[in-house]
Amino acid sequence: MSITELAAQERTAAGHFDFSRAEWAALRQSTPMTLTAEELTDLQGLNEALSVEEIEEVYLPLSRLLNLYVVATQGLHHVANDFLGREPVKSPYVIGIAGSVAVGKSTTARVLRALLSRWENHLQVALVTTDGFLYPNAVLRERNLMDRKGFPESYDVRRLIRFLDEITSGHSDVEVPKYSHLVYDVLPDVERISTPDILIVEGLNVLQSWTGRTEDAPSRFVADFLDFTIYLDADHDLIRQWYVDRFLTLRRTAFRDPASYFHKYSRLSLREARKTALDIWDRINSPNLAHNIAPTRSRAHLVLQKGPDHRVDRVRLRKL
Ligand SMILES: Nc1ncnc2c1ncn2[C@@H]1O[C@H](COP(=O)(O)OP(=O)(O)O)[C@@H](O)[C@H]1O
Ligand SMILES: CC(C)(COP(=O)(O)O)[C@@H](O)C(=O)NCCC(=O)O
Repeated sequence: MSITELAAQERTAAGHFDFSRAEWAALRQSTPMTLTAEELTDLQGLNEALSVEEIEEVYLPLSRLLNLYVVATQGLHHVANDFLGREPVKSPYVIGIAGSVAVGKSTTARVLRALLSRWENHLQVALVTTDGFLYPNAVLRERNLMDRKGFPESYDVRRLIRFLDEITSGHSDVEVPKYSHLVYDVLPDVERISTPDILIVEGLNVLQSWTGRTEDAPSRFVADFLDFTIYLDADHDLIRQWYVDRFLTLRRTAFRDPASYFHKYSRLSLREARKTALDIWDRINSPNLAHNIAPTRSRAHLVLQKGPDHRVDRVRLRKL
């Protein structure tokens, strides 16, 4: 056995495959995909900092793997229904994306939605973010939780589980609450969706089993409804930097809107704005990452490990 083979065997021994970026990117080669240059540019439009190389080397192989899993799972449902002699009920393949605030969950979710819906089987992909299931600010204030937004106890987990139960049972017009980062609160209006082929659920808490409040404890966990889970990981100092960078961008853009909850921050000097962002990070998002989010990483089927500039440099895939 060659040294490379031995090293590869050792890396897979712990119940998962561990790929370098080059190894992961090579998985795409065996099954080439046809995306036009125009489609690639379109995808890049989702986030101008996202490189075409990143889409090709990381997200295309991932969408290929997910597409195979979706098709195989649909096949399993089909044979199970045949066995039971039941009419098939449409049920989505549910993908969960977890990770810290500012690690890139929304961007990854949007890229995957775009890629998965481009496969030749024309899958219909819906995207739901768990921030809509946060308690409204009025409730958070009453419970003294305004500085705990994103912590387990700040979410109405029962409502999230009810939503997942309905959508995976094939109900139509299922209510999805919406969160606005502009007003920093849950909106009074809801969106309604009907069973898609794939549902992507993105949020800090999708791999958590603890609600933080005994009285809110549901009898099922969010993870019970997820077919495949992805954890986005990076060095915590890098994530803090991405949080601050996003805050500084928002200070020049969205915070300028007088309707923005953070409008007052648009008038801060660069130095003051940086200080404010670091303060929010240190008081709220960093402890939440350390205590409630990072410990859920080992539950994920796939971990994307990012380095500087959001470049994925390692991929860990759990063996089936
Ligand atoms: N793959 C990527 N390449 C470049 N920039 C990215 C990438 N993913 C996220 N970002 C940037 O990082 C910041 C956080 O990303 P976002 O998707 O909003 O994170 P989250 O949903 O986890 O809070 C944003 O400024 C976003 O533009
Ligand atoms: C709404 C959130 C809990 C969830 O963030 P997401 O990762 O879904 O963008 C987070 O953006 C947040 O508001 N955290 C509280 C501290 C802060 O204002 O950053």
